[in-house]
Amino acid sequence: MENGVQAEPASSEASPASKAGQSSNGLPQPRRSLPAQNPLVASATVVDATNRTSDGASTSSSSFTFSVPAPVQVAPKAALRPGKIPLEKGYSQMDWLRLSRTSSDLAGLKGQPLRRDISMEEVKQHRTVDDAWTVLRGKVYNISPYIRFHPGGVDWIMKGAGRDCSSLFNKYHAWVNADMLLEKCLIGLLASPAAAP
Ligand code: HEM
Repeated sequence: MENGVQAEPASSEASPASKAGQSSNGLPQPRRSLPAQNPLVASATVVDATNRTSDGASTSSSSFTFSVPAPVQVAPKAALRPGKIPLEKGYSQMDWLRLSRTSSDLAGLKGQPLRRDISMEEVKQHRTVDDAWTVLRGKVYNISPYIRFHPGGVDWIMKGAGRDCSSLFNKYHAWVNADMLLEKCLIGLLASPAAAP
């Protein structure tokens, strides 16, 4: 090789021939002065071959070895960040507004009046996608009908299922008008602590 750079994966073992300084075709091999022990580092040896003899043997002693960091596989930052996700067809915010305008009982009240006695114990019983309640600013909602419409995705809104999501809600989007969006999902009010058993 002329003026070549030989890079090798950090974990690869030199062949027995190259360990002895000879390749299988008998030509001298570049010197490996620094064994690559750190798996995150790839090493390479550069040989200055300007002084080669006619039989290909290098008479130069000007070779050096350097190390460069091997690329580290990191998930793109955007994948770890909360953000809006593409929703399934038919689950846009417009679709939700249409559904909630035309449905009378998304909360599942079945004609019963709004409740005022809901305990946190009861809310905790409803924490699956098909049966999810949440408390937001003292109001208890059945969010199951909304989950697939949530622009932040199912996983995020499910963090609020079966519990008071007010602080999470305010952390990510205090400006969202949940009173309007979830109007038809309202079950009632959380019982005041004094009224709780
Ligand atoms: C319970 C009722 C909830 C409603 C009605 C709701 C509604 C919304 C709406 C309308 C958006 C889009 C905001 C925009 O256009 O910028 C959104 C985005 C989002 N939501 Fe919610 N959400 C709820 C609960 C939650 C909870 C409990 C969490 C977190 C645990 C959450 C996390 C997020 C995130 C991370 C986004 C993406 C924000 C972004 O665009 O960067 N949401 N939600």
